[in-house]
Amino acid sequence: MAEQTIQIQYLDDSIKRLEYIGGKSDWIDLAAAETVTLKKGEFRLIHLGVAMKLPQGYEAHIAPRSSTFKNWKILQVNSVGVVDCSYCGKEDWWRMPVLATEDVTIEKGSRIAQFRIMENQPKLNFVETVLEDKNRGGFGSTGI
Ligand SMILES: O=c1ccn([C@H]2C[C@H](O)[C@@H](COP(=O)(O)OP(=O)(O)OP(=O)(O)O)O2)c(=O)[nH]1
Repeated sequence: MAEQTIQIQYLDDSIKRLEYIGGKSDWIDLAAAETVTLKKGEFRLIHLGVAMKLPQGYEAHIAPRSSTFKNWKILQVNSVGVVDCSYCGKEDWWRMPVLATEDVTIEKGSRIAQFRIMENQPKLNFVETVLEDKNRGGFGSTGI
């Protein structure tokens, strides 16, 4: 598969450098850039310590790691973070919006999220119409 290069800026020297690890999963882990203490029910935009210029025609998707809730009892409130390629300024730091479901301290360096880049979708043109195909049904219509 073709390789891509990403220009990346780290908050400071203490931030662990990102690493692409092929094989198991090609999603790249992201870590909290600060130690954060949250009360149950508290919201915070956790600094992830990186800003990037994505390759032209790509965006990035940020998701929690599978173990994030188990370890820290936090939920990523936007479910999936979408970083568009215009978010590339020197202060455009990546953040993870989280809600604490319990009192918790997340230590700096904790790998709480992961991301991958995705190619932008093609330009979409919307043509208004009245649909005539048979209903499929949804929301559990095929049974359990
Ligand atoms: O989990 C996320 C989601 C987004 N962003 C950054 C990158 C993205 O390009 C920017 C804006 O995100 P989005 O467009 O989804 O947010 P919005 O609520 O529509 O805000 P805006 O008016 O700034 O576009 O915020 C993050 O750092 N983390």
